[in-house]
Amino acid sequence: MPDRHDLDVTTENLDRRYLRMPHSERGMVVGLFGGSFNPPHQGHALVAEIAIKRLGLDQLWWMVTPGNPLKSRNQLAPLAERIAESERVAADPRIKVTAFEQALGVSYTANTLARIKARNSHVHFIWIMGADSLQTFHKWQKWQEIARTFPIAVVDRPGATLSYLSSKMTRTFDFARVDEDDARILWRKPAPAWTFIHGPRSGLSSTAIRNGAVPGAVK
Ligand SMILES: Nc1ncnc2c1ncn2[C@@H]1O[C@H](COP(=O)(O)OP(=O)(O)OP(=O)(O)O)[C@@H](O)[C@H]1O
Ligand SMILES: O=C(O)c1ccc[n+]([C@@H]2O[C@H](COP(=O)([O-])O)[C@@H](O)[C@H]2O)c1
Repeated sequence: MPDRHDLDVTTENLDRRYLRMPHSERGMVVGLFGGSFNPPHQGHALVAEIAIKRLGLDQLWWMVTPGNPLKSRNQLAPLAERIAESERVAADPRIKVTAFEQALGVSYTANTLARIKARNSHVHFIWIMGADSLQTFHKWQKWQEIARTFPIAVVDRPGATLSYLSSKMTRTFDFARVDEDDARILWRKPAPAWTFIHGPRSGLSSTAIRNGAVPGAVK
């Protein structure tokens, strides 16, 4: 069932292959990294690389959203542009840049995840997000259902390092925390299960790039 948030997004100039859900093989461990990527930057690439390495991912789906349901679309670049820039930033062949949420007509993550699970019953998925997203995760539609269905990996971000102490999600699912030393076996843990991964960090943000505050960044 489509949800109402994606109706006005144009797919003009968007290669059709980005509208299909990526292919994965039975038994694979696949990270799901959703974002506005408006624009994508090296901070996103760093999160993807950390996730691939620390979680032992076979693939990472870099899911360019038609539009975050909680964000205004005033400054949102066209999907085709965010996809093309994502391809430039995401160099690792295990990363699959996709916009299949647009084709499915969904933008709430709970809906996206239900569709992914229904089509890939023999694949192990992990939801990946930066530590700032953890702070507002409890505002997402059906957030508890998401946490009870998918393991979650949170990657540290400057300014949000302590989010795991204070967020509603981590307080609710305190009992389900997995030590980051065991991140590689997170996929085996029945949800709820989440881990917080520390490592190299990037202070980049799309907002700073859009505001022209990052020297050398195109925008
Ligand atoms: N520098 C970063 N370090 C860690 N995680 C990040 C970083 N930048 C973005 N993320 C994470 O990547 C995902 C997509 O983020 P998004 O596309 O909104 O980028 P952003 O830089 O936060 O954008 P904006 O400034 O427009 O809010 C989110 O889970 C976010 O937490
Ligand atoms: O489902 C929701 O209610 C929801 C609310 C806010 C954000 N999300 C998802 O979170 C991901 C990160 O969004 P963003 O804009 O912070 O890059 C992206 O996949 C969004 O669709 C999802």
